[in-house]
Amino acid sequence: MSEQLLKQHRDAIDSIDVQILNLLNQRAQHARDIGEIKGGGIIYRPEREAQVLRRIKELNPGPLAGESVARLFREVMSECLALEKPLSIAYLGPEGTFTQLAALKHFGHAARTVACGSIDEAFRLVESRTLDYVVAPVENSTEGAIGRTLDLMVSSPLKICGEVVLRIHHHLLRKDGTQDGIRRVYAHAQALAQCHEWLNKNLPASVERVSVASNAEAARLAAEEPDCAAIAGQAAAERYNLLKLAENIEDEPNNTTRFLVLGHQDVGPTGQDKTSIIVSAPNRPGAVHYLLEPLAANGVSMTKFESRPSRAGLWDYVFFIDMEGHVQDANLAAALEDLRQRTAFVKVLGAYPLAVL
Ligand SMILES: O=C(O)C(=O)C[C@]1(C(=O)O)C=C[C@@H](O)C=C1
Repeated sequence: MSEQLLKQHRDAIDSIDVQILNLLNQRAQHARDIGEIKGGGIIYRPEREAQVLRRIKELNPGPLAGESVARLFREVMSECLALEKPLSIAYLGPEGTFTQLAALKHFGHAARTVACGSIDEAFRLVESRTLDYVVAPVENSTEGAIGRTLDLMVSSPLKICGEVVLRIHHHLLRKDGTQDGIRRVYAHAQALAQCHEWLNKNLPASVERVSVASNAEAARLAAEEPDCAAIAGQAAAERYNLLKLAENIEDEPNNTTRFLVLGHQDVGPTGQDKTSIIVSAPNRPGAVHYLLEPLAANGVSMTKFESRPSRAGLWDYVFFIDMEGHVQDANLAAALEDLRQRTAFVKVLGAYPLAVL
């Protein structure tokens, strides 16, 4: 190793760090000035943030990976935004859940994440403007829709202003490092379902599987009960000081959860957007086809279609539809107009940028 060469590179890094530091603070000063122009109005601008992150990925010459530079700029913007006004984000707690991870992935670490006892409570705290935004899981690639989030969106005044996509890895965790003598495994019902095959193969049938409110709650219980284990993610393992008996035990290797970010604002178009709506339909032959005709006729692509029994009538259904594009796009606006002629209930849940990170 050439000491002299090493020193040259380190000197170069020292001088670049000073430049980065100065530029970061210049950037922060602009954000602070923008905050004053906004004058107490809406600070967080999801459309602008998506554009900044996409541009950084496009301009990135390497050798750093596009994802890596986007993550760095995510944190830079998070700190800049916090200078304007720190954001508070409601999520289903306790600390260490995948939803908290999703919130931090989307808003960066300068945001204050607030653990709530239920998804309902998280929605309520944002509806009452006690907190700024809520992050809630909406679908998992293995287990499908998160019914509670969908049901809350039917009547909530909140609007979707973003989405977060998170790869989900589950681990078998315990206070001590052996698989012997486990009496019970705690996990969220979704995690139990996502690791079902693995559990059947690797744990004796006598081990009780107990579903609890969240993965982090499972980890908390396993930390208190030495003869019990938990299925949870890395963050919960760290938070509750548990050891990993087995890693990545999810049955489906591409296990992914999609979360929604909801707040009080409408979000402008970015060119790569999604629009989510709810429509009602009577349970009669051809009803779904009739509802989807306007989308096909106007060239609107559907990315999700999910049905839930309506709370209003015994055999009626509501459909959750995600479409490519923004409500302000001419073809999507025309499709919505047509749809409104065909059914009594159409609710636009929000138009928002596709997840960048
Ligand atoms: O452009 C703005 O409106 C800003 O407030 C600046 C900034 C940024 O740091 O780039 C910060 C927060 C907003 O959510 C979007 C972007």
